[in-house]
Formats: sequence, C-alpha cells, structure tokens
Amino acid sequence: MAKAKQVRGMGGMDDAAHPAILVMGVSGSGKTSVAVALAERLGALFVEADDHHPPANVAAMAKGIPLTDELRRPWLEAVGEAVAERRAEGPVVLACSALKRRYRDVLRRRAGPLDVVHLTAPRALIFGRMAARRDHFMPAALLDSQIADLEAPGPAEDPVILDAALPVDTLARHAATALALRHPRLATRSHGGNVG
Ligand SMILES: Nc1ncnc2c1ncn2[C@@H]1O[C@H](COP(=O)(O)OP(=O)(O)O)[C@@H](O)[C@H]1O
Ligand SMILES: O=C(O)[C@H](O)[C@@H](O)[C@H](O)[C@H](O)COP(=O)(O)O
Repeated sequence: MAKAKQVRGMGGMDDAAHPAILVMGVSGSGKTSVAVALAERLGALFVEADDHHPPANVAAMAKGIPLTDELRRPWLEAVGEAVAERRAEGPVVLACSALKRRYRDVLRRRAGPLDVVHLTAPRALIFGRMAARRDHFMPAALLDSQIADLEAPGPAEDPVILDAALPVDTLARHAATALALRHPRLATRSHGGNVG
C-alpha cells in the first residue's frame, strides 16, 4: 500500500503517495465550499473536518465557547487519521480550520505531508457570510476568537494563498492550477476548466 512519505519539504510527495490538500482558514472563510469544488475538479476524495468533532466540541461552539488546544487535539488526530486512510485510495482535499501551526503539524504527523491552501478575507466579509449561513452550529460571534487563534501559514509551509472574496469556482480553479504545478499528475485528473 502506498505510504505517505515526505521527500520534498512540507508539501512534497514521493512517486507513490497521493497528494493531500488542506483548505484552511477561519470559520466562514469558505473552506467547505472551496474544498468541495476543488475535490470535484480534481476527482479527489473530500474530507470534512467538522464531521470529526466530538459532540462536546460542537456543543461548546454552538454555545459560543471557543475550543481550546486540549479540545482540538483529539479532533485533529481523528481528522489526520481520516486523511491518512483516504489518501491510500486517491488524492484528498480536506476542509479544516487548522488555525495554528501546531494543529497543522498534528495533521501532518497522522496524514503525511500536506499542500496548504489558505483562504483569507477581511473580517467584515466573513462575518457577513457567517451571519447569513443557516443550519450551521458555528455562531458568527466566534469569528473573533478564530481570527485571534489564526497563525497564517508562512513560507516554510509554502501555502497557496487565495482571496476568499472571489467566487467559489474561481478559487477552485486557481487552487487547481497552483497544485497541478506541484503535482503534475493532478493536472491529468483535473476537469471542469483549464488548469494549465
Ligand atoms: N467564495 C464565496 N463567495 C460567496 N459566498 C461564499 C464563498 N465561499 C463560501 N461562501 C458562503 O459563505 C458561507 C460560509 O462558507 P463555508 O464554505 O461554510 O465556510 P467554512 O467551511 O470556512 O466555514 C456559506 O454560506 C457559503 O455558501
Ligand atoms: O478549531 C475550531 O475552533 C473549529 O474547528 C472551528 O475552527 C471550525 O471552523 C468549526 O468546526 C466551525 O465550522 P466551520 O469552519 O465550517 O465554520
């Protein structure tokens, strides 16, 4: 079975392993929307980190209580394991806030190297989207704690940084273009637009 192995820095892959792409950002930045569109474009498997929260975490956030490092650790470990399992089958796109560098490192320890796509936007834009979102446990009031916790990926993580104000399809296309340069095999899988 293909085993994820780091050979070219934090996002590098050997010939056998499938890429795993982390779409990260604060709540409401568009991670889920963009990750789903990107996975579809790449013919990749989609993993939603929110699906792996223990009920206590969801209950805390729904009450407006920000998660702590302690509450996030088992969740991140479970997410990392889910990605590790899926990337044995094919490329994976993960939607996960992964706000701090050490959270991303927990994911890497479980799942192997990650390509990072960071969605950024002004607070007002994101707040407006969160306030308008229905059927979601995350209150817009938690946005400021998310912004306070955010440690944006620096050059060592070689992120693809995208302006989350752009339309979802444009973001997925830009991400696919950047990722295909890193992983030429992704270019041949990609559909739904020109990634070259
Ligand atoms: N690029 C975008 N342009 C317009 N609306 C967006 C965009 N990305 C996300 N949204 C909307 O904003 C809200 C939050 O998006 P979502 O994907 O749930 O973000 P996250 O997963 O980061 O919390 C949703 O209602 C979604 O439809
Ligand atoms: O670490 C956290 O505090 C949470 O995981 C948070 O970052 C995440 O964003 C929520 O799960 C809300 O879900 P959305 O990101 O989909 O809004």
